[in-house]
Amino acid sequence: MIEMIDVSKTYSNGVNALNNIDIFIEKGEFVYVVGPSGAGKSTFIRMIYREEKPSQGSIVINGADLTTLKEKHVPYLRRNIGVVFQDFKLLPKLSVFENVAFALEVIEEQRDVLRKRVMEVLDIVKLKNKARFLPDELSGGEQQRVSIARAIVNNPRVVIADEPTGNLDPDTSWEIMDILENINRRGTTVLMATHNREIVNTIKKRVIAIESGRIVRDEMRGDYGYER
Ligand SMILES: Nc1ncnc2c1ncn2[C@@H]1O[C@H](COP(=O)(O)OP(=O)(O)OP(=O)(O)O)[C@@H](O)[C@H]1O
Repeated sequence: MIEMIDVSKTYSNGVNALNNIDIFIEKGEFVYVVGPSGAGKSTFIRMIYREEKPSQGSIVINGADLTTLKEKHVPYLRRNIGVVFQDFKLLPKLSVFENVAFALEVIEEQRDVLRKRVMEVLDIVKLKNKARFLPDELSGGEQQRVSIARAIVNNPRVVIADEPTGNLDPDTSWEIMDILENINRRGTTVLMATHNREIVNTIKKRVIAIESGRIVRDEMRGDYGYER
């Protein structure tokens, strides 16, 4: 499902962000990516949705080899990967409904099909009643829930979240985790980079720890493992 073989990444400024990464993530897994600031977590995540290309090695996602994937096929890859960011990245002038609908790639562009699917995912994130609101009329947690709705609207096989609770208070962070777990229970693979020790130590999942661009630990039901 997600496989990296001997992957390294050196940025054009010479920074060596990842070294010789080998990883295999099965369909339906929930994986935390942890590690100190600057360890390479975001680089690892960005390579999966092809925001960055590896300098060496191969990456296979849902059967597609990203090293040989043609540019024109990147949109197909992205349709199967939903991405959630720490800072939400919503379009400020569009309503909640429109933010989600904007991401929906419908083949039959019937308005009622589109509306039904958008309302379905807004129901999953418990925001049906705020479909007409603008992002700045929502709390941080609600904005993050819109961004999760946007990430899952195309029914992706993988959801990647880079510090999804980074800007949220503890209670709201647990709500976001409930939603990500719910999405995972429906069969979607979830990969989440996080600095949230309490969440990792409470909701036990596979933990991949990265330090100085290398995987130093990969444990099922692992711990966060770093001191504050
Ligand atoms: N676009 C870029 N160009 C050059 N260097 C970069 C780029 N993005 C990240 N880096 C460098 O690569 C290294 C790994 O950064 P990365 O953002 O992957 O770490 P991280 O583990 O996600 O950190 P944090 O927890 O602070 O978000 C760092 O030294 C960083 O400065």
